[in-house]
Amino acid sequence: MSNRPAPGLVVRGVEIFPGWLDASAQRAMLADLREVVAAAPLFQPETRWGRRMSVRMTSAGRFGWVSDRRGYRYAPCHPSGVAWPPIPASVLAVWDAVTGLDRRPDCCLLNYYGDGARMGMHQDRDEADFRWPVLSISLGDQARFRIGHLTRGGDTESLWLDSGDVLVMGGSARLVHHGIDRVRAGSSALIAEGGRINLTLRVVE
Ligand SMILES: O=C(O)CCC(=O)C(=O)O
Ligand SMILES: [Fe+2]
Repeated sequence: MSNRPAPGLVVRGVEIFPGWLDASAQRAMLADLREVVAAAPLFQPETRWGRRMSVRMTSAGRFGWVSDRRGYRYAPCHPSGVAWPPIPASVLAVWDAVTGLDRRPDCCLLNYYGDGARMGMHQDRDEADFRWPVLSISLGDQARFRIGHLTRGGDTESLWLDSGDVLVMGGSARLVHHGIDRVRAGSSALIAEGGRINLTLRVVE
């Protein structure tokens, strides 16, 4: 962790790098992500309790995150049975530059937030080793990101994430509770269809 850039902002140990990607880098990454979605279409996961999540998702990498009546887990294939496509080089380059790690992520989870989609407060804890950080990239409409504590409940702090922002949950903040309250529709012109894409890069094994 020696050669790392300094975050623009740190909230409860979560490091935020505002505007890490400029407009042309965002457009190039979006084009790469369209190829990911063409190979591994977005699906709307069901929870163990039979409720549909409001986000649609897919993944790239050796593992993808899936959820269904059996529960949630990392899986080697898309629900259709096809292999997950590789993580685009443009995405890995952000991981390399911001984390400074030699180990690369096994999974790039892609969440698509359309109209009214949100994500409840949770921890990212399906990975084997919490010493590796989770890195998140936001593209498209602005989102209200809420940060809680390592334990459930308590007070929270919220901030708006803009298109091109990068965030790292690592170290003492690796298991902090977090969620997306809402997305501000029409706040970005990046994605022609509207909405927001969030990528999270994870070392799974
Ligand atoms: O959309 C975001 O910014 C957060 C996504 C998230 O927390 C997750 O996929 O685990
Ligand atoms: Fe998360």
